[in-house]
Amino acid sequence: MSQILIVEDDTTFAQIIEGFLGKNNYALEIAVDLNQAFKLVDKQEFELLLIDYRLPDGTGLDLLKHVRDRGLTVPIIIMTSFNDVRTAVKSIQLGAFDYITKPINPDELLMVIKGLLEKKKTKNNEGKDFIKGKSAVADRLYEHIDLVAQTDMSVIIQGESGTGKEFAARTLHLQSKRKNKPFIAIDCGALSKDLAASELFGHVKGAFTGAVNDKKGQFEIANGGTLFLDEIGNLSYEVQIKLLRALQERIIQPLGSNKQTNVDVRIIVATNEDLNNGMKTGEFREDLYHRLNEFKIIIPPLRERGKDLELFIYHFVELANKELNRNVKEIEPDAKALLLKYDWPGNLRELRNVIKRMVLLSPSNLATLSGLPEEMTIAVDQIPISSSSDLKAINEVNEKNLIVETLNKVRHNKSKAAKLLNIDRKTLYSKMERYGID
Ligand SMILES: Nc1ncnc2c1ncn2[C@@H]1O[C@H](COP(=O)(O)OP(=O)(O)OP(=O)(O)O)[C@@H](O)[C@H]1O
Repeated sequence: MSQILIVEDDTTFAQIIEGFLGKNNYALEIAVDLNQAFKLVDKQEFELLLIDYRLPDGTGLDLLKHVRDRGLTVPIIIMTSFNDVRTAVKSIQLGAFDYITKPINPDELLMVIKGLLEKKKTKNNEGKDFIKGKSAVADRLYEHIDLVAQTDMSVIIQGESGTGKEFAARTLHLQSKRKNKPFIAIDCGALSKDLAASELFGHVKGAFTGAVNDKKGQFEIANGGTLFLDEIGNLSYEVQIKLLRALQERIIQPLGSNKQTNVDVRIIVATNEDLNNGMKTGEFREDLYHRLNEFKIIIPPLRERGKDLELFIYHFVELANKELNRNVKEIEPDAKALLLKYDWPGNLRELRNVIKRMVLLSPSNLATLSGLPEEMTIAVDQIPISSSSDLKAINEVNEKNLIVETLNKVRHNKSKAAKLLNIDRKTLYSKMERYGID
C-alpha cells in the first residue's frame, strides 16, 4: 500500500480524502499544519505528499522547500484554489510535480496520484502525448531546434513554467547524433544545495556523512548522451564552478575522490527567467552563462501561440478521453470561448489540467462551461475591456495584482515576496514604485 501524507487544515476534507484513497488502496497520514508535517517528513518515508497551499502556519511552499533541502525527491502535489494558480506555478519551479485546484474532485485527485506514482516507475515514456503546433512561432521554434540539434552546442531553453521546455530538450536530443545514448533530465529546483554536487558528479564512500557507498554522478551516467538541467538558476555558486569546469575540461571528479574521469556530455539547460537578472545580482556566474549560451531557444508562452491554443485544447481532450475512458467530442461554444480568452499563466501544464478536469466532469460527449473552474470566468472578466487589445496594459494589470497578492500573503515582508515572485528585491522595489504600491 502506498503511503501518502496529506497536509491540510480542513480536517473534514482530509478525512473524506482519507476514506476515498483508502478504498483505492492508498494509506493516508494527515498533518493539519506545517509544524506537524515537518516532524512527520523528518522521521518517516512517504511515497507522495499532498500539500494544501494555504496553511495556518505558512504556505505549502515552505514544506516543499524543506523537503527538497533535505534531498528528498518524493513527488509532491500542491492543492490550491484557482486564484492561487500563479503561485502554484511557482511551486513547480521549486520542485513540486503537479498542482490540483480546489474544489478537489476525488476522481481527479486519484488520477493525478496514480499518474505520478506510475510516471515514477515508467519515466521518459511520453513521446506520443506531445504535439508541435502549427503556428508561425511553433514553426520558428522547431526550425531552431532542427538547426542546433545536429551540432554539439550547449543550449539554453528559456520560457515560462509549463511551456514545454523539457519536451523541447528531449526533441533536440532525439534529433541529434546522440539519440541512441542516454537523455538524463535533472530538476535543479528539486536538488538540495548539499546534494547537487554529488548528484551531478558522484561521490565515493565516506566523502561526507551519509555517503555509505560509491555513487556514480549523472554526468557519468549520461556519458555519450545529453544532460538536461532544468531550472539551472537554482544551482548554488559552488556547483556552478564545478559545472563550468566539467564543461570546459570535459572532466569530472566525484566528491572525495582523486580520480578524474573524462566525460562526453552535451548540456541543455532550461530556465524560466532571463539569467541576465541572476548575473546582475551576482547569483549566476557570467562565465558559466557564456559557456552555456552557445545557442538560445525561447519558448513562447501559450497566450502568444495563436491558433496553437485550439490545437492543444483538442489534443488534451483526446488524451483525457483515453486516460479517463470518456468520449468528449465537442466543446460548448461558451466554454470554448472562455478557453480561448483565458491567459494561461501556467501554460500547457495548466491547460492540460483544466481540460482533464473538464472531460472528467462532462456528463456526455459535449463538454460544457460548468466543467471549467468558475474563477476562470472571473479572471477573464478582470481584464479591462477598454484596453483588452493592449497586451502591455493587460500584463501590467496582472503583474500589479500578483505583487499586491503576494505582499499580502507574506505580510509585506519584501524579501519573502521577492523570493516568491522569483525576482530580486531591487526589481520588486522598482515595480512597487511604478505601480504605486506602498
Ligand atoms: N508539445 C507538447 N505537447 C503536448 N503537451 C505538452 C507539450 N509540451 C508540454 N506539454 C505538457 O505540459 C507539461 C509541462 O511541460 P514541461 O515539463 O516540458 O514544461 P516546462 O517548461 O519544462 O515546465 P517547468 O518550467 O515547470 O519545468 C507536460 O507534462 C505536458 O503535459
